[in-house]
Amino acid sequence: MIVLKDILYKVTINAVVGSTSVSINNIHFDSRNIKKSDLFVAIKGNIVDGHKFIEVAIKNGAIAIVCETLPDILVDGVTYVEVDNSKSALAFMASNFYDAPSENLKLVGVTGTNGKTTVASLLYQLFKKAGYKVGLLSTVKILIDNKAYKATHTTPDSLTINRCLKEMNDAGVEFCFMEVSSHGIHQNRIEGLYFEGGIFTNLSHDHLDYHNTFAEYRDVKKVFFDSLSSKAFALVNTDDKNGLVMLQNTKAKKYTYALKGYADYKAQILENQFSGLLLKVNDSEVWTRLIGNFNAYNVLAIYATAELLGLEKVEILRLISELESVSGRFQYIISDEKITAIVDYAHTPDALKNVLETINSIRTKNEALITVVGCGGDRDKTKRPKMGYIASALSTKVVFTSDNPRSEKPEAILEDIEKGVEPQNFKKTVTITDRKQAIKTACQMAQPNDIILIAGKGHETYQEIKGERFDFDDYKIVQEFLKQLQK
Ligand SMILES: CC(=O)N[C@H]1[C@@H](OP(=O)(O)OP(=O)(O)OC[C@H]2O[C@@H](n3ccc(=O)[nH]c3=O)[C@H](O)[C@@H]2O)O[C@H](CO)[C@@H](O)[C@@H]1O[C@H](C)C(=O)N[C@@H](C)C(=O)N[C@H](CCC(=O)O)C(=O)O
Ligand SMILES: Nc1ncnc2c1ncn2[C@@H]1O[C@H](COP(=O)(O)OP(=O)(O)OP(=O)(O)O)[C@@H](O)[C@H]1O
Ligand SMILES: N[C@H](CCC[C@H](N)C(=O)O)C(=O)O
Ligand SMILES: [Mg+2]
Repeated sequence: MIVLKDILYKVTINAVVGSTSVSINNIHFDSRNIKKSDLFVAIKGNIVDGHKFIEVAIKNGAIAIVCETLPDILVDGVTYVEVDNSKSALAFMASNFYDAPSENLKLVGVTGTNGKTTVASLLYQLFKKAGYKVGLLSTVKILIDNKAYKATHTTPDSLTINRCLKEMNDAGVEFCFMEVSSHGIHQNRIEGLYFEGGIFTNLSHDHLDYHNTFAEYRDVKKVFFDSLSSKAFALVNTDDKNGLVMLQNTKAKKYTYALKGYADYKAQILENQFSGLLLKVNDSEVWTRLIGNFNAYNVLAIYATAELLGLEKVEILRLISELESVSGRFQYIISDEKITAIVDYAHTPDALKNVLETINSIRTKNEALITVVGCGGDRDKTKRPKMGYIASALSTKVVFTSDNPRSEKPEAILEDIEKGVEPQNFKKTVTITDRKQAIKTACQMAQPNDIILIAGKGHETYQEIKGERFDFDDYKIVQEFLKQLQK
């Protein structure tokens, strides 16, 4: 139990009705989770207004309510706290409730359109290998040192973040790497956290359904850097034109990394093969099993971060050479017939382009590239023709198929994708709505030495159709079909 007034520290309060000396058992922002003596935070959501559930929350046992507008009828014995912004209040209260856990470890946030999971997960791996207890909050999973939890979001809600960080404190975790999504920043999920550093990977087209314009999307990302403290570091990729924009108003110590332009941390690709990359990082050579130009950026960001967090250069280089690829990120298998299948989470135009260009830079002319790709439903529709254009322009053959259609009609999503295909590429493409059939067809099309890319779902182990999640794992499915072909 904790007293209400003790968790209101840093919350901007407009009015209080009732006593702030009441004891609170737990905090929830969903009335369905409220139990006796809990605090309910009413949030104006994207779909419904949480203020509608204040009455239900009280029926379920809420002893206090934090809201932006006081209800007309106030219930005796319940304390009401009116705040400016419920989401922001929730974030501060969550941190107070769990004893400011971000201040008891070194928390580093990774933001950008692509590469967040890769960079955060590889930093987790590297620091584990260096002998530390480490935490990870990522799209793929949440790790409290060795203990794994399922992830539901890239950046969880502020209560979940602080609860996980508290568990990390209790487990003696020293470093935590977390993905910071634009939704996370915009919905105040990371407010009130103390970050030791922030990393910016890149910015390209995504989520324009949510953020309306690219400028708005960029400015939301920038808020993360604007909020860093003067003791923190801000590390940005300056080959991306928005890298320096992120640094414009930050108080943090500024560091840059780049492959092309001048920067504090520089890398050069010496060799780029299917077996990995040979890089020159500042003045030292390092070999990594990670594949593709874009991973040179990720490795460089990792190198710089590890150095900024105090690891020795020689040790960092040694550990980088031991890193293993992240689940569903350029994960590949080669069949006995020498067909290579790559499963990758490229679900944005830029990521798809990067992955296809990487494969094209490695394969020979005789090796065909067959791409299986789709786009998620209930997400940015303007991505669709762009991805259709890119897939068909950069592959030998393409099978368009469903990603997670969610509530949308799969055929309608596929029509949007097909609109981006240029006439000269029509004959390269075929559309098969059922993803399993699409993968099977790609396997049947493939000749020895060909490459199949299955893009968009990476590590995901489900497919969401009409609100229902079915078991689905691209990697397992392609592995199975390749095995069947051998028989
Ligand atoms: C669009 C979006 O981001 N929505 C998030 C948001 O939900 P919302 O605003 O829609 O909530 P709502 O349904 O309108 O409900 C409003 C409030 O009423 C409450 N409620 C509702 C019903 C009820 O009976 N009682 C009750 O109290 C809800 O708990 C909520 O507090 O706040 C919720 C709680 O934190 C999130 O779970 C939810 O994520 C949804 C599920 C989601 O799909 N989000 C995706 C888009 C997302 O966040 N993605 C990014 C990654 C993007 C990327 O970079 O690739 C991520 O960080 O994961
Ligand atoms: N630095 C990078 N630049 C561009 N593309 C990248 C980079 N790193 C990874 N990618 C591509 O983007 C895909 C997604 O990578 P990753 O999962 O690391 O990104 P993310 O930012 O975590 O994505 P999400 O927003 O879905 O969480 C990869 O599968 C790869 O195709
Ligand atoms: N974090 C991204 C992941 C997209 C992955 C793709 N498989 C899809 O379902 O659209 C999102 O929620 O938009
Ligand atoms: Mg991610």
